[in-house]
Amino acid sequence: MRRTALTIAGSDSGGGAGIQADLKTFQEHHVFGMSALTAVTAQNTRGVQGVFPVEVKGLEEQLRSIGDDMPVHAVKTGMLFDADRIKAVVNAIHRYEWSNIVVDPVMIAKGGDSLLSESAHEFLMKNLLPITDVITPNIPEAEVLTNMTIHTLADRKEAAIRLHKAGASHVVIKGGHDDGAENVIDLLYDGSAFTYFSLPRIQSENTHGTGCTFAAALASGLSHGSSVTEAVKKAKIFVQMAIQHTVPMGDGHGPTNHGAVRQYPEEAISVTEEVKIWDE
Ligand SMILES: Nc1ncnc2c1ncn2[C@@H]1O[C@H](COP(=O)(O)OP(=O)(O)OP(=O)(O)O)[C@@H](O)[C@H]1O
Ligand SMILES: Cc1ncc(CO)c(N)n1
Repeated sequence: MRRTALTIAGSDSGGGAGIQADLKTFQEHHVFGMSALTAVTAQNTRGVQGVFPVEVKGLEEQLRSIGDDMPVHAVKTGMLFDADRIKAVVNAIHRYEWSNIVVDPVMIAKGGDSLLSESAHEFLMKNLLPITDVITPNIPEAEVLTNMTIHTLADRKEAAIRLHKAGASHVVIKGGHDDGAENVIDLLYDGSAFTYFSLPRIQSENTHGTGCTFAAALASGLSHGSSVTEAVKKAKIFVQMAIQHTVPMGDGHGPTNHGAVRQYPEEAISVTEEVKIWDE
């Protein structure tokens, strides 16, 4: 059967992040993509000009339409907007017994605009985390969710332990915000071992939507039946290639190139050889 994945996220009119990034990424992984919108954003490379939530009933109906009729092999959540919409998502996951749940706890867009109300943080921790297979916060998101500051890799390990204790089976704390570091290291914790995935940092302004792209690539891997470790590795390579071959556009943070692995297959092989992975 054709593998499928569902993104539950916001729309980015600029096409670099949100459901647009997710669907492009699913397609590149030969996964049939479906979507349930939580909100519409008016957005471009300069920032977010407006946020228009989809009414809760509208989100519930989208989830019902999909769940009643179509197979879902993986779910990726992005911008969830508030606690009411998270509740609709949690109910659907329970109702349809969906598995391979990847939660990208999107809070703030690159330009600083809020994509999740503050009052929803606790609800997410209490209700969504316990049914999450992989949560993929960036460093600021991990700080908010764990109520700690993160400077070092040891801090990141502590944050990962806290998020695992709160219920997520696997935690990936991404290193994109670890500015200045020569390599970008993503840290995976499965409750017993820490695995590090490292690739050289690419100096680029065009990193809009890297987090969405990473989580959607990871969900695609799980949809195909890969282990979490294998799916994280492939997602890291996919994003590296997407940033490397970004198509500059707009005045601000431009989008990445979701087709880069397909367009430059030989380079993808050498990036695969370049990834440094170690356990602790
Ligand atoms: N400059 C970079 N060079 C190489 N890899 C990067 C770079 N920036 C981010 N990444 C990779 O991209 C993925 C997303 O990381 P990041 O920490 O930027 O997420 P994010 O902040 O959630 O992204 P966004 O909010 O822009 O969608 C990770 O796998 C990270 O390793
Ligand atoms: C809709 C949407 N989701 C997620 C992000 C985070 O990159 C964004 N900028 N916009």
